[in-house]
Amino acid sequence: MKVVTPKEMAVMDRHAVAAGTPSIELMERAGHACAEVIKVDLDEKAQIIILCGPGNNGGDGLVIGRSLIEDGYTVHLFLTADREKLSEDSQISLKRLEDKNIPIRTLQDDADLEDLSLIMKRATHVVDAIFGTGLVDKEIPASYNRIFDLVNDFDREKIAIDIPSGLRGDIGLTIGNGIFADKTIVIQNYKTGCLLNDGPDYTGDTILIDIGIDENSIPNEKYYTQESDLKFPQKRKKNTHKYDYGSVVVIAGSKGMSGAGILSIEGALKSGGGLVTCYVPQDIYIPVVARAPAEALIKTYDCNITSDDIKHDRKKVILIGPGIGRAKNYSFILEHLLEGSLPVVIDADGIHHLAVVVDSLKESKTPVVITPHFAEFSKLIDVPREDILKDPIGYGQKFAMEYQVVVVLKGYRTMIFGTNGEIWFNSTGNPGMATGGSGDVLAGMIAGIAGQNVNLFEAARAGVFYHGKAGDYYAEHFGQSTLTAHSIIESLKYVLK
Ligand SMILES: NC(=O)C1=CN([C@@H]2O[C@H](COP(=O)(O)OP(=O)(O)OC[C@H]3O[C@@H](n4cnc5c(N)ncnc54)[C@H](O)[C@@H]3O)[C@@H](O)[C@H]2O)[C@@H](O)CC1
Ligand SMILES: [K+]
Repeated sequence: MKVVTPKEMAVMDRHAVAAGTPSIELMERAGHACAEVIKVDLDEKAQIIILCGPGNNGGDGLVIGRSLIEDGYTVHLFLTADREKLSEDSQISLKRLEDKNIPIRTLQDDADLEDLSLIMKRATHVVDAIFGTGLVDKEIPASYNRIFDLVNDFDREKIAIDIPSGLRGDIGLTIGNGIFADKTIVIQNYKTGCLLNDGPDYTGDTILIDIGIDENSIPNEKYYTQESDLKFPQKRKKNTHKYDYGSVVVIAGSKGMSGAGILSIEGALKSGGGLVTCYVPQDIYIPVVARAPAEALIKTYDCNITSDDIKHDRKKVILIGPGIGRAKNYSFILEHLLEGSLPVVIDADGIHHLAVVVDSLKESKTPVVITPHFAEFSKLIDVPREDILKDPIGYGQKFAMEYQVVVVLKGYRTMIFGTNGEIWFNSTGNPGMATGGSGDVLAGMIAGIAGQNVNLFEAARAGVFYHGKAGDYYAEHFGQSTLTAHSIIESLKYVLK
């Protein structure tokens, strides 16, 4: 399923209209489909306030109102703009309401706002159909901000249509303040703004509705990962042995951070890696051997280790970085590994050291994936974090294509950038997973999956998905507070089958 920017959504809308579906029909479909979702939670005592803005998002709200009223629900409809300012389709929707003698008020002055706030005291639901994907990046008038504040103070169900008002549909940042919805009914496709930055905090739970718009009228570029999209796990042959499933090398750990390698080893083993060898510095060899899973081999290395040293013994993929620290210079090792022919996963402090030799990525012939969070990515590409947040898709895509490296940009909805420009938004995971060691497990999983003859891009998509799904499994059963990196490892067996 594609993820779209508001501009792309507008292109898809126009194509649907050109292909023969009038835009008012699309509005009817959107409004009725939203009403069906809303009705699921309503009982006969429900009182629903619907706030309708000047554009087609407001028009959706008007259709929702008509649908709910026809079904006998108590609805209070408000326009936030003068009738003359409504879009063409909204004017039609308004007329359809008025033809049925359904009253609708306009919020014009303080007295109207006072009325709204009184009705809110007895209402059970507020529907936000003020602004949708047509919100433009300019200051929103103060009168709107007062409405947003009233809605945010409402302590019962707040439902946004398509995207919460005030939230930018492209980058998930607000213009001034915005409406914090409990639930957002997303029309046709996820907008990038639902998934980026503050988007998930404003949208709350999301429910996608289909109004029959074809997503093939825009280029194939951004997708939302579904489990059925993944090419992993693959069915295992019967005539097989452990070297068919991995032989992963993990270069990890340093004094004070010996646990990082262990978490990566476990991530690799629990995602099906057949054999894991962990190279650690001499000074942490004993504690790592004492705590590592019995299935893993632990070796020591020096700073001259190369991909060729590792390659004999049928190794298939190298992970470097978890817990290696910044004290020693790893850039030399990284250069060696990038000159070799084994795929390389670079994580955590490995990315810090990569910054020094970043151009070796361009010369490297071997597949590489890096797994930075935003701060690490900002240092690597030398662009302030705030600038990246305003255009994470652009920066991630540019780097992945220019340096021919798969980029896993970690966040609530991690993005995986392919070297061909493709972007996959992950659909699993929860804030409880923002915990120490979670990234070490993920890096281990990506390497573990890549070792099973899965290409690095696919391994990154699958690793991120199942890492998140394992975290979601734990959170569903035990909550987010006690979730640790080990909870992810332990939950993998329930979600990766
Ligand atoms: N064919 C279509 O285009 C469809 C559109 N749909 C709905 O229409 C929405 C998009 O409709 P529109 O493009 O009309 O846009 P919106 O309804 O999101 O907003 C546009 C209106 O808001 C005003 N506005 C924009 N930015 C502002 C700002 N910063 N401060 C104050 N006012 C501002 C504009 O002047 C305009 O009146 C979608 O989110 C969706 O809900 C659906 O009905 C399905 C079909
Ligand atoms: K809205």
